[in-house]
Amino acid sequence: MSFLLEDAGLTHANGFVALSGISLSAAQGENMALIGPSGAGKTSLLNTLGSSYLPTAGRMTVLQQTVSAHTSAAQLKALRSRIGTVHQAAPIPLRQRVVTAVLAGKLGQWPLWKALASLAYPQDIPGAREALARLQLEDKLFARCDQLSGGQLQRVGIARVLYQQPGLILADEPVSALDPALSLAIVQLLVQEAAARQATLVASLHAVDLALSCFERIVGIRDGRIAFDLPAAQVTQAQLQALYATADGQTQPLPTMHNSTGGAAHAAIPAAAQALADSAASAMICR
Ligand SMILES: Nc1ncnc2c1ncn2[C@@H]1O[C@H](COP(=O)(O)OP(=O)(O)OP(=O)(O)O)[C@@H](O)[C@H]1O
Repeated sequence: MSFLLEDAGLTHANGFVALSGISLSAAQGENMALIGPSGAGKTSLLNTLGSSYLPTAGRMTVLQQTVSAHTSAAQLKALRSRIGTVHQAAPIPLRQRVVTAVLAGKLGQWPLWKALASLAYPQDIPGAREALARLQLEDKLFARCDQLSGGQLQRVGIARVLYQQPGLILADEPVSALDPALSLAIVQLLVQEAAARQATLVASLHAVDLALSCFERIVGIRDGRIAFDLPAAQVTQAQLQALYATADGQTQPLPTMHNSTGGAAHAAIPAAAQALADSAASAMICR
């Protein structure tokens, strides 16, 4: 078992209930996409799994570590070093060199002397170069992060996780800054990387077609709850429409790779993209 949440909930300090009644588990090596409208709770769920937020209700075990308010700081630190997180906006100091940003993936695994030394002089340049090459960013190895585009910076964040080789990869809108072709290629890379190393992959995605195409399992989140949890091929158009319906029940176009703009996109869907989202057969294009 990679993780197990039992009736878990998350209430923020201001009293807002972001998650409730979440029961979800994954076997080691499974991949799943979290989909749902903006504000549904996808990031909250990823942050909880990553133990940045501790569940305020229910029980949670991640990589054999029980996580609760009683878990010690040392245990949480050790757990976090085994989890790789891809953020929507990579939390990378902009003045840092790309090579240092990638090597930071292993800071939590290296002894303190090596981690400190690597900040002054990169300790594994070949390793960083190899990770960047997989994202077509090899030429940026010694560039400063503030010289990169938003999409390139997002790929540096992914290279960091590839370099880290964690047992659990949590990706929060990992391709939000990328064009559709690159989005597909990068999500494909993450899925293949996870499969090759038997790592578990949980990714939140706005583009429903990308989620259905690339992931074995789809978890629909709405209003902080799980609306459905199904193999990709079993998700129906009706379930998707209900997931993204407005508060007064109006259906609207599904967000896809071609119209997704960070969650607020509901422009007309190109016919081909809608066909992808509609078709269970689309579940094979990524594999
Ligand atoms: N630190 C916080 N304090 C209070 N409320 C929060 C906090 N973080 C998130 N929320 C609220 O929790 C809800 C879920 O937010 P979350 O970021 O998990 O949604 P999401 O599904 O990831 O949205 P998006 O697709 O727009 O990124 C939102 O209503 C948000 O305003």
